[in-house]
Amino acid sequence: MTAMTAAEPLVEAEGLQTYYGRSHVLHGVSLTIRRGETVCLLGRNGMGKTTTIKSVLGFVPPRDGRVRIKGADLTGAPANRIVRQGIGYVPEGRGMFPNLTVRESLLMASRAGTDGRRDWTLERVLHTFPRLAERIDNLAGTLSGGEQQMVAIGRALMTNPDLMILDEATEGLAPLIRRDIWRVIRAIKETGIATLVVDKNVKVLLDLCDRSLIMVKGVLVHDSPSAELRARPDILQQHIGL
Ligand SMILES: Nc1ncnc2c1ncn2[C@@H]1O[C@H](COP(=O)(O)OP(=O)(O)OP(=O)(O)O)[C@@H](O)[C@H]1O
Repeated sequence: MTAMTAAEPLVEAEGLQTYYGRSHVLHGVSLTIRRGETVCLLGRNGMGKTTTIKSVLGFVPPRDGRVRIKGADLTGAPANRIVRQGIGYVPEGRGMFPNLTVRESLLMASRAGTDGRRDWTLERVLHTFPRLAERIDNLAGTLSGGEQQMVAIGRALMTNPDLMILDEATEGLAPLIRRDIWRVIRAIKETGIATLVVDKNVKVLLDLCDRSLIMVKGVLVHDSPSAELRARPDILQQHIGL
């Protein structure tokens, strides 16, 4: 067994069946994310990537299946309880409070990690995102899209997570800002925080992530080390259209 496969599972989802009303969206999704691992979830629009994240976190509870976080069965638990097990969630659309300043947005998220760690302080987040230091007293609602994304990532880091989940963190951003976001995600990876990333920039993800999953119509059809998927343009073409 390699060191990677021996690492503690942070998230174990098994057989998730998720619906929006009568619409059946996830058809038995199972996935594991281990400590320190960087995993990307690929797939065309509307395949169920966001729903997978929301089901794991309890925002859209699965109708069937199990969710374990660090070995504890939290199936059906409210989202705030699941996220408090060491998960920093950066949702699609960023979820800003427009009337809070950057400082307030970051400080209100501050808490120790599940093991008591307080590695990520306001100072460290501002050091990571110098642009935010310049905007510290501005209202979040007045920031550019890229700056808001930085606040969203910074806020998640302030919770001292073991796992960051980033849903479309670079969507709609200018190339330079995008590059900055990728730089930070790489830096996060290097600190040993596990990451689950959903993004349209497949090439960047395949370089960045240890493992790649592909989702097609609510089913995970591929799960391999990213290096293996990089060598399979046929699979990328078939499922993602690259
Ligand atoms: N709140 C909702 N109510 C009803 N249907 C929904 C809802 N959210 C998503 N869906 C449907 O569920 C399916 C999966 O959507 P989901 O957002 O999980 O896909 P995705 O892979 O994340 O795609 P995208 O990249 O476009 O966000 C889609 O058919 C979508 O239309």
